[in-house]
Amino acid sequence: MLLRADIEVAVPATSANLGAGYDSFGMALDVHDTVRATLHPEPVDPAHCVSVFGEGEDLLPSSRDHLVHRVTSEILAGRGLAELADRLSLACHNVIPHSRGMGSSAAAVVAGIAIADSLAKLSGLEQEDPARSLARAVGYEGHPDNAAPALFGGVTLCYPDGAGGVRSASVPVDESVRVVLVIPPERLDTGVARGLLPARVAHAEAAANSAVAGLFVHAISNAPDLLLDATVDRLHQEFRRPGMPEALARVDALRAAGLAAVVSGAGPTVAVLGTGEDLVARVTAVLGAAVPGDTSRILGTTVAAAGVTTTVTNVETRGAVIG
Ligand SMILES: Nc1ncnc2c1ncn2[C@@H]1O[C@H](COP(=O)(O)OP(=O)(O)O)[C@@H](O)[C@H]1O
Ligand SMILES: N[C@@H](CCOP(=O)(O)O)C(=O)O
Repeated sequence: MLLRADIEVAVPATSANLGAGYDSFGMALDVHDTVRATLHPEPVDPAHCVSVFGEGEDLLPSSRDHLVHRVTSEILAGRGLAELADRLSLACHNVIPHSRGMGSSAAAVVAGIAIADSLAKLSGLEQEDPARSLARAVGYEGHPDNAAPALFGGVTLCYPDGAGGVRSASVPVDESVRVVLVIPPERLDTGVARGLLPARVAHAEAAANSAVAGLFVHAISNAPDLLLDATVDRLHQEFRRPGMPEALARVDALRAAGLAAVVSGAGPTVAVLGTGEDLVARVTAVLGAAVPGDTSRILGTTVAAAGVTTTVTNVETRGAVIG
């Protein structure tokens, strides 16, 4: 019987859509939330089994209602290991801002999946395959374009499997590509931003969008100089302008200056894709001139090659320490 274990997971923030890849393209970023899960020998207090530090510490529940605990518990129960969830406490160190379009909810779901998978493996069950993990994540989070890069890292492209599910493929990334995030203080709930989208778009717009989406795969992999042309979206950003006019004003100003700026996920963070050591300085200069008094945080980062990582220590099984 598994008595004790410490499991640490680190999950990247993600930027979904990336311009023309609405609900399909996503990118893992070098900004990570970490969760330390401790399996105790005895049940823990279900009302106080989660500690949160950083983002959301005043708002998120400390009970088993916390998203990470809930996902872990439900998966464990489904795999016949509900008893482990009763003995699990979590310490969440959150860096990814919430409701800013950086995939915080997907990161929480993926953390829960990774913890459950690790506990199942320590209990002698098979580790789930990546496609199953993606299906689980999409079941909770709904957005494959955040879930896939959080699980697998890099740049991913999600597509329907023809049977109501989704598959993902990884896209190589040119090593010179950098990312600058412009993170405003205001939040926008993803559900609200989705509510602004129309039920239909014109065929010609959809056709142009597919052409640009195809170009994006080439640009991010081999030709970063084409990223400005390769990030023209026709499916979501403009429709969402009323919900985040300041974010779209930043996109407009940056694009007018030749920078490949897009709304990150459902916004209101703006992601700028480009190359060069001076990318942060260029973004700062454009926004300083175009949007005086802007209090957004400007963060330079890179594409995270890895998705969620898991480290297991202090495992004790029937009194024997095995790792
Ligand atoms: N690390 C976390 N732990 C628990 N819940 C989280 C965490 N991150 C996000 N959430 C939940 O997800 C909500 C944000 O989801 P959403 O509006 O989709 O924004 P995002 O674009 O950041 O994913 C938060 O208000 C919170 O309820
Ligand atoms: N494709 C989704 C992505 C939502 O990402 P989030 O990080 O804002 O939750 C959408 O654009 O609605």
